[in-house]
Amino acid sequence: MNDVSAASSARPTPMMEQYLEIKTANPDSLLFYRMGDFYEMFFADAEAASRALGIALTKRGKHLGEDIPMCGVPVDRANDYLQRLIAFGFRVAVCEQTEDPKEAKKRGGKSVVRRDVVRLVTPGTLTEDALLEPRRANLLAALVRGRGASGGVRFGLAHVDVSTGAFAVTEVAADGLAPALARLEAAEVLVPDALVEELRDQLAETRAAVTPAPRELVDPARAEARLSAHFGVATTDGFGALTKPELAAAAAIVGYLERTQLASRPPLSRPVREGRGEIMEIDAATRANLELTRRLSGEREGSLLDAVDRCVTAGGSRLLGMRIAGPLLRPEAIARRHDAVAAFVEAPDLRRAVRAALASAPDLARAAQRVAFGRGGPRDLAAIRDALAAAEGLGARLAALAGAPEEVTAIAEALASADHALGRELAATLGPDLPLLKRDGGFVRAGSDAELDATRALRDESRKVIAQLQAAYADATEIRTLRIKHNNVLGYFIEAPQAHGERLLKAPHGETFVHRQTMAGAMRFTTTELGDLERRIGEAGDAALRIELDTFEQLAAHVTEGWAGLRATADALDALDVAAGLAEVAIAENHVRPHVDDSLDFRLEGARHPVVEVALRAGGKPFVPNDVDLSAPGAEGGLIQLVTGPNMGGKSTYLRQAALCAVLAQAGAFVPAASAHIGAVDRLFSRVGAADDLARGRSTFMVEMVETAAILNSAGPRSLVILDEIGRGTATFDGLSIAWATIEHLHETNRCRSLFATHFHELTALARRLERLRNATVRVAEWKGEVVFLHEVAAGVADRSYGVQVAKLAGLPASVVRRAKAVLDELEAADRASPVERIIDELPLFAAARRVAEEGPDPTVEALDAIDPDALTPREALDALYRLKNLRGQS
Ligand SMILES: Nc1ncnc2c1ncn2[C@@H]1O[C@H](COP(=O)(O)OP(=O)(O)OP(=O)(O)O)[C@@H](O)[C@H]1O
Repeated sequence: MNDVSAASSARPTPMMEQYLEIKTANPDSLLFYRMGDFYEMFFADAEAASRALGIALTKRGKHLGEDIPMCGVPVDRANDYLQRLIAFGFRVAVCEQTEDPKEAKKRGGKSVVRRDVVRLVTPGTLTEDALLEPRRANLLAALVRGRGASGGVRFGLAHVDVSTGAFAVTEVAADGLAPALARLEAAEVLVPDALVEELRDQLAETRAAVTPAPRELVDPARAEARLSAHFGVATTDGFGALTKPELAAAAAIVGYLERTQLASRPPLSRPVREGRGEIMEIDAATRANLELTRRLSGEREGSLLDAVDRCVTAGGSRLLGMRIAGPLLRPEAIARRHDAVAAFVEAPDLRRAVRAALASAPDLARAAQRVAFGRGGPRDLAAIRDALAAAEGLGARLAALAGAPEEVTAIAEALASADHALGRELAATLGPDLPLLKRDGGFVRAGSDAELDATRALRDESRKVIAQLQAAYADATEIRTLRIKHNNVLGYFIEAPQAHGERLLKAPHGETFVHRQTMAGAMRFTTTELGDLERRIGEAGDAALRIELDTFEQLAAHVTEGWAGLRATADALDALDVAAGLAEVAIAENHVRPHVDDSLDFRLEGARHPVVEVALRAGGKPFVPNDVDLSAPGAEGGLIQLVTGPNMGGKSTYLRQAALCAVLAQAGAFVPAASAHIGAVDRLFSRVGAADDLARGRSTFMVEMVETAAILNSAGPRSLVILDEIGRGTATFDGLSIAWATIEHLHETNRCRSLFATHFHELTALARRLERLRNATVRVAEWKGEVVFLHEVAAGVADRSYGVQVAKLAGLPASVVRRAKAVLDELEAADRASPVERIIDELPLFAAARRVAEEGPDPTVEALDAIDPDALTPREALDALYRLKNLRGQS
């Protein structure tokens, strides 16, 4: 902000001086500067905020001879404005008055009230419900680069949901960073200053706001001390064996929260270590293409998550979202989740009862977090009370269950050991009608505190006395319309119509009634008696509020003490909601329990697309189920299914449903199929549909090639690859050649289970050469010259694409359709002398790929790739050089 720096030589008012000083210390944030009932913004902040929020820009005083632009938002509506500013990508520093203005006055007439920034509001540090989506976790992530045990580059990646306190860390290799970030969908990522430029591409794939972190924040040397201090432990050994990059990333989060949440610290769980290699790797493009947790257009509705989310609590939906975003790999862990879902599928009464009880449990995790964070209100306490009551009932119900599976038993135990004493204390203390803010009072139940009851009686008594006084004055003055009223300026006052009021100024009333104000048509007075009464009412009211606030603090202290236990209860409620919700959707949508193991099988019978099926049903149309079998016939690798068929036949749907079934199965859900056997997929890749990325200067075809390159370079034997119409974005022969070479590479090098849809019918000839390639086609029927899509996938080859028929269906002018048909006939006649048949027989099979597959990668190149020159000491660099020379000598 230039105005601020230029201001240092000027002589601003003392208040402006204070503002400029605070603003200079927070240059990256809009400064919400508290003045009375408003947060005011000045200079460039005011201009930016007024534009973003559509609020009036005004002026206040002058600075360097120029008007100071200003705009403000009322404190009680600040959350609405904050939410919009954060969505626009701003950070906001909230600056409060830290003393009573009366104190400032005591220091002298010109003294400015002390103010300080109490909190930096950033996308990753929100806790208020008004600022958050209830059913989506709001993560702050931090990454730190380091080296793993074997010397290669590793990234420590930590993430926390400040709104619940859930804190986790993991470590990923350099090529795992982008998929890991894509999985987290963090709202904000802390990235070391020095890496922001280098990681630009990986970071661009996340939707997160990138916050550059200074070196001091990500310094591994300070990590241990910072974490130990935060958690009040002597060493972090108790957190499990965290690696250096993991420690550094976790410490960066803690350090950042200390910097941004100045007035209070959010409680955090100890960082849980997410097992490396335990989560299916899915890159950002694949997530977006498959619309796992949101549509390409951004909304949740219409995504896979939305289709299977029958959770009745926000916490359950958040957990399900994380599970869909990060499916598991280990069959035993997956089976545990399936067992829990199965338990609720098999017990409909229990499922209904559990879901009904959960529906009355509010968002325990977020409410407890706000209270422990010092940002809670009476309604948060009530949420904790209600959630604990639900937990108690559910715990008892589940404990009575005989032969429950492991996950359900663990949930039952967690619920049984919930803090029921706290629940009862809250129930006994909180009243029925709760204000949003504790300062409004009235939330402590009558009868729970004798002193409070007595003080309230006094206050209410005084109110009765006011009514009596009004009657007495009306009698004495014979003014029937005399009233005792109250406003914030005068406090209590007596009001009489103008005509009668004049009488009160004179004897005999003039002695009693002291004139205060003359209004249009009315006069206002006070009396000594009324003044005394007012003081008594005020004192009783203040005293009652003080007692209520003390009670609140006491309850909040109990919540803080029991925070870890409340989190465990919340986790159990979430897991229960997910299991019962998935059972509900399994019954309603006819999903089946999949069998997931360590094989390389992939066999779905009667599989459906969970989103398209629901959409078709809404239009009264049935979905045609199809089988998929990509199981590896031997140790050589998985099958490639090459799907041809007409436009609109259902190829994309078929490809996607296979991928979605794998995601659902490994996330722990049942799948939309008649039966499913899936050898755990470790990486899922899809290149589906076309989208250009003009913001990053990539054309549609370029995006397609970049994504295909990523797949061919990284898919391994356990991967599942979905490729839809590769090569369609360029000239026919270029496209066909690329698709051809891609299939050969998948077959010979990646050897993974793959589905490949194409309109290049020439490719089907490859089945003669590639033993693990199978042709399949989506069937159509022709009826009275019209094409009828059967949506059935069967072994075989499509003879044509019916593109012209689909164009006709789409309403292309008849003349264009006729002409297209004529051109097509010509082209097809010319194509009969197609060179493809000859190529199939004569072109040597993808020789390079085969060699690499047989020999394995070059060890020298691998060793070279593992070296990170910036992270080596001179001594290590020399050693590395010798190692490379050695390897070269061996090869
Ligand atoms: N199994 C099915 N059962 C019923 N309807 C289906 C099925 N599969 C697809 N459809 C319907 O057909 C439409 C087109 O499907 P899809 O986009 O998968 O076709 P496509 O073969 O990939 O087409 P194109 O080659 O033009 O991209 C879908 O929107 C859906 O309404």
